[in-house]
Amino acid sequence: MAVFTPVTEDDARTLLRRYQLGELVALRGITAGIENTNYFLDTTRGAYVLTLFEVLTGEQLPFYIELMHHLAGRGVPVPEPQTLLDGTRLTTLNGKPAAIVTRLSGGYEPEPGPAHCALAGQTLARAHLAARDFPIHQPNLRGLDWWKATAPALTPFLDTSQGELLRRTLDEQIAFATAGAAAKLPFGPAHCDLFRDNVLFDGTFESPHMGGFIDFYFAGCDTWLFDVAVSVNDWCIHRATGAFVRRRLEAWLQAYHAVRPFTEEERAAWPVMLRAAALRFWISRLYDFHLPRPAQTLKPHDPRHFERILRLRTEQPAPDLPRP
Ligand SMILES: Nc1ncnc2c1ncn2[C@@H]1O[C@H](COP(=O)(O)OP(=O)(O)OP(=O)(O)O)[C@@H](O)[C@H]1O
Ligand SMILES: N[C@@H](CCO)C(=O)O
Repeated sequence: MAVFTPVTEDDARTLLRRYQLGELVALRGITAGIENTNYFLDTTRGAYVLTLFEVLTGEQLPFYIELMHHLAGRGVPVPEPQTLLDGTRLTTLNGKPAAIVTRLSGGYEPEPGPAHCALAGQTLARAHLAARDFPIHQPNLRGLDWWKATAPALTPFLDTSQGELLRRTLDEQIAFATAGAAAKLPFGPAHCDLFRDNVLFDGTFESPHMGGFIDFYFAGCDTWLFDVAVSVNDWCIHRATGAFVRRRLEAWLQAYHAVRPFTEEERAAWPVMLRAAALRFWISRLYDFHLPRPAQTLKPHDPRHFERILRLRTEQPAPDLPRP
């Protein structure tokens, strides 16, 4: 369960004195998630989520918290970080950096249909555009530099074919990043982890409403196309095989394109970017599986899922991005 650092009701009462959020009503640990400690925190003023950051540092966190603040202020549905009496939006609790954000309504959809995909795509495009003037720059900390630094530690755990796939894909990404085409792609703050479990929906299955995006703690400045590729590699696939489900993929991409049209450069980069997005999660899952951090007691995600997706994105032609 994702409570690495316990918080008592007394801790929460003391914490709430630093905010104007009323009195504690209820505090409940959240079992989902593998990165942070999360609690549902109900007060006399509203419903919130308390997060204690287990890995991210005080230097890295303002990017995520202020990005959510920026997006919420522009009407993008994301948790809104709450401001302390001292005017900041980050504090510490039990030795960990901590923040309180609004609790969004709804739940995630494990088997999304085209309507869910369209809402997710449309909202991601709105988020990209809304973040264009966000003033803080922080790279995607799980980007190419991290892949390069992490790959050598993984090779002892890979067989020959896996090692070859990792090396070949990484070489392709390094060549792409240095060739200059990457610099022409639209770029800015990106979520970088917009899997289906990070989007909440209200309404019914047939007629869903967007609740909002959560879990911005892998966000960073990156190409918007990478963000799209990460998303569709999760939203628009048959889970068992990783193959795209056409109706979902078309709904997702068309809805994004209707808000923020894809460029010619993005069309050309799409196959490489789908592989980049698969590689990113293959590497992080291999890392968590074989080299878990000491306090991590959770079942890690299956790395073979993203190995399958990467092989498919390497062997099969990529579906086209929508045209104007
Ligand atoms: N602002 C929010 N509003 C509503 N529910 C939330 C909110 N933040 C988190 N949750 C709930 O808590 C769960 C865990 O949160 P989150 O995904 O941010 O955790 P994490 O440890 O960072 O996870 P991950 O493993 O996805 O990186 C979510 O699946 C969701 O149910
Ligand atoms: N979305 C990531 C987990 C980190 O949020 C994965 O499925 O590997």
